Amino acid sequence: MPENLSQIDQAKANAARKAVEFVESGMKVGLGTGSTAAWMVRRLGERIRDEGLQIVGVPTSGRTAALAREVGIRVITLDEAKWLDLTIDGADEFDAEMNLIKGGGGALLQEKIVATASDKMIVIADAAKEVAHLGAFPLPVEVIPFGAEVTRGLVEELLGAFDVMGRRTTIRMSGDEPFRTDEGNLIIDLHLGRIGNPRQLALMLNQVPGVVENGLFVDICDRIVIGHADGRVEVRDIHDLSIEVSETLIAETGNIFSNIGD
Ligand SMILES: O=C(CO)[C@H](O)[C@H](O)COP(=O)(O)O
Repeated sequence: MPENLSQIDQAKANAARKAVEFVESGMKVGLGTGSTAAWMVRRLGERIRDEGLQIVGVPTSGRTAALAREVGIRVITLDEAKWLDLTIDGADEFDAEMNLIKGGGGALLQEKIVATASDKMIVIADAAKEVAHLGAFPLPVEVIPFGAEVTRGLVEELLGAFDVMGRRTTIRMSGDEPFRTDEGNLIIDLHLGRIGNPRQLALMLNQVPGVVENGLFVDICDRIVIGHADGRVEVRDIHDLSIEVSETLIAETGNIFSNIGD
């Protein structure tokens, strides 16, 4: 690891290193996107080189695919893998119930598909990403380019019915051009400030025609590995949440897809 990293990069790298300890030979691994996920991909590369770890990886973006190949990970598509043992990915925000906002890097669609098609999702993050309520980070919503302004209007109308603090929306830009996802779609960022009910909002956003997916991950993450500025790394499991929360989660949804790959 380079020596003069900022505290935050050190925390991200430590979290990634710890999470990679949960990877075993023979696993099919979903590879997230972003700066924290890049540490994880590089660490997997080291284990392949130094320990002969044998895995295949399913990347969640073109950027991650390129890095994975560079460090020696055998890359396959999700359809070739069919189902994954584990996905490790970063997040923009997480709360005490392991709900997430993702998509700061614009890869939320592939990230949600890959994480949902995995037995387990481990999130790696620096401690600054933990929040009491999601929403300070703008919530990304991926929309198809056709009628994007109309879709945006419908999303704004929908927000009127929700317990959120702000309702401003912006189309994400890359220089002078709208940002394009790997799928050629656009991203609308929702500046909500505070999201009262992430589960409901996630479901309703996807009902708007033109919306492909939103960056709220609810009941998908199983474990969070948190890198702290003082060098500590904390591992939290969904099973360690209070009984009340665990029972609510299981009763309401569980992972309804979890048996597909069996
Ligand atoms: O969701 C993501 C990309 O779409 C990233 O995981 C998220 O933006 C966190 O990025 P970073 O690790 O660089 O802070």
